[in-house]
Amino acid sequence: MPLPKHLQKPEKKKRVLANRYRVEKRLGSGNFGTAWLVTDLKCKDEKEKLKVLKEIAVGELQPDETVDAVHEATLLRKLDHPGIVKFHDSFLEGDFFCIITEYCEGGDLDGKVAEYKKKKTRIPEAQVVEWIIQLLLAVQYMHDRRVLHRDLKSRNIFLRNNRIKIGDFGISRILMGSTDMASTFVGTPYYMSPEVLKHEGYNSKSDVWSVGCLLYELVALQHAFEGESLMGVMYKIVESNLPQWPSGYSKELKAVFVRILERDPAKRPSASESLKIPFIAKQMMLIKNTIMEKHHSKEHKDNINLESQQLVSAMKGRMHMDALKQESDDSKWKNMTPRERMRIKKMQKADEEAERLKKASQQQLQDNAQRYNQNRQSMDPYETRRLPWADHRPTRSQTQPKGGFATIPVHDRPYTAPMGRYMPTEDEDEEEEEDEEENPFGARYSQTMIPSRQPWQTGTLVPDRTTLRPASFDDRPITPMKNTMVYSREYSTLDFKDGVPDKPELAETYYSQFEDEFEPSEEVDEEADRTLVANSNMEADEDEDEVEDLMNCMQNALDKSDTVKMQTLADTEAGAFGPIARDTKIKNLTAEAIRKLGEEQFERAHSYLKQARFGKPGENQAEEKEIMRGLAQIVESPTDCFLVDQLVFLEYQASMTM
Ligand SMILES: Nc1ncnc2c1ncn2[C@@H]1O[C@H](COP(=O)(O)OP(=O)(O)OP(=O)(O)O)[C@@H](O)[C@H]1O
Repeated sequence: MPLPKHLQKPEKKKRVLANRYRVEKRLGSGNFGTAWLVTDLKCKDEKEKLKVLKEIAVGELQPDETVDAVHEATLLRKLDHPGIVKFHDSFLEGDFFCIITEYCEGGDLDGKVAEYKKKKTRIPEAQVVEWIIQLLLAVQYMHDRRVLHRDLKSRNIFLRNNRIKIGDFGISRILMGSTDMASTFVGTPYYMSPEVLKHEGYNSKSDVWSVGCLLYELVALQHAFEGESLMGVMYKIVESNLPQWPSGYSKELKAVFVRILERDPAKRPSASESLKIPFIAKQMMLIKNTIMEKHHSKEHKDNINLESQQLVSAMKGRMHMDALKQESDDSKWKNMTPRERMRIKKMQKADEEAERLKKASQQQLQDNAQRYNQNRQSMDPYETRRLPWADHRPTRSQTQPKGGFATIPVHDRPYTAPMGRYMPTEDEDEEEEEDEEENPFGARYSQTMIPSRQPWQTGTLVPDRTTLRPASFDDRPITPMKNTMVYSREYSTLDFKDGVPDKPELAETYYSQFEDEFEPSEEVDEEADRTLVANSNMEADEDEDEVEDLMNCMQNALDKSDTVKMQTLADTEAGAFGPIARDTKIKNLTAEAIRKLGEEQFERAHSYLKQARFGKPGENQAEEKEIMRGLAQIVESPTDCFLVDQLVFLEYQASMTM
């Protein structure tokens, strides 16, 4: 049982940044700061409300560097691709540079790989191929815009609706500054290309190398290059053979992997060229076609659903209006929307008109009957007695409709008569014909008065013959009444109720007659507009737009005949690992290593590795083993010193720059 309100712990007030982003929970911390899940209070679209806020301590950031970061962020906001985490906003809040990005509910690829590893199952090849294609498309997009990622790794690749999105684009770039650093060591070494490790500079092909490493990670559920230490990993990347391809994946996919992990960047394909590798291009075509088929069949289904929804809602609307009409007393009238009031008025107007028509035609019938009687009195009594239908009684009363009027043509003149009286069957017709033969007056009647059976007069519904009169009895033309409609068979009396069409679509036509008499007020117009906007918002499916974008990207990649030029100078100049990023990384690495090893062991490992590594570039494997043996003598678990190794390397790079 929940505690009474006064005993409940008061809810902690949530932090709101920039008057707009309410912090919901911490997602985790990385090299550049902390990521938070936030609610965008100003976002109207429910699906987009949740976003990610990255809080990066800027500490000693120089004023001109802050300007650079803001400028960089503005440029990054322009990157718009289904495969790239959308960059929404950036601002300074106290000592923090904050970045707002799209939220990917599927987490990162690192987590996905861990999930499969835990389940001891493989990621299906089709899924791997799909993700790699999406990844290459996104990389191609940014390379075309001369933007490098520089830190592609499974922790930076996110999943939203099971589709790949590259994240942290530019966060490293924002923090890079313009330092011309020979080495461009940014992140985890696992995805670093040989040219970067050999200090030959970072270019667009270095990002492609990282994609190759990611491909391997997806099939093998482990890094392509693993080692006991940073140097071990680096050595494998630069020197050793490619890792063993796991069984269960095609040799075509292996060929793609081998092609991408070409050590020489000049020979390595660009993202655009990778998408052209026949196996990838073929798969891309298949994926595109499948999406298109799904899309089309969904569209088809949606159309059918929409039609039935429209029908149902029209019927519901009709029922609702009927109910309102019946209960429209004063208080309810006040509570109705202007649109409802307008429709009620229209319905009442239409019903009044139907009632007027009914009365008018009844009056006319009475007049006709009167005139007929008067004429009959002046006729030969014998002939009158022989009138064929004078005493005819309907035998199929169940076929009589409830009411309504129809105008039927009699000698090209419309004649209004109550509908749905009984019509004799074929046998009865024959009987009547016999009578007619006996009686020439009856035959004359049949020729002059009874309209021949019209195509729409199927079944037994025809005007009551007893109410018709011989044209010769009264030559006054019967003028069609105003607003009287000549219905086709489709508009049968079965469709009418209380003089108003029962089918919503017929009712619409029926009411439309009175439309002119009811100019909708501005109030009503406004309401109609509001309804439209609300509907269009509901229908806007951002996800579908993304699928379509993705399809277009695939088509473009397939169509693209020119290969992307090698990006060298501009790319290398695009930025290096700047002081802010490096300092933050050093700080975070130190904290993480101390947490893992404890302060004492950390200090020992740090000074040992600094000593062992410094001044000894290009360690070979034997030396590496020696270092590890040395480490084993001073710490409990030498493999845990991997972070310290990274730290030492980073400090060394920093000292080189200075
Ligand atoms: N756009 C996002 N959508 C969903 N989760 C995210 C998003 N961005 C980051 N995260 C999650 O937040 C946590 C911290 O992410 P962050 O990018 O700050 O660090 P990292 O990726 O773990 O490390 P690094 O700094 O090396 O990139 C991670 O668990 C990550 O999966």
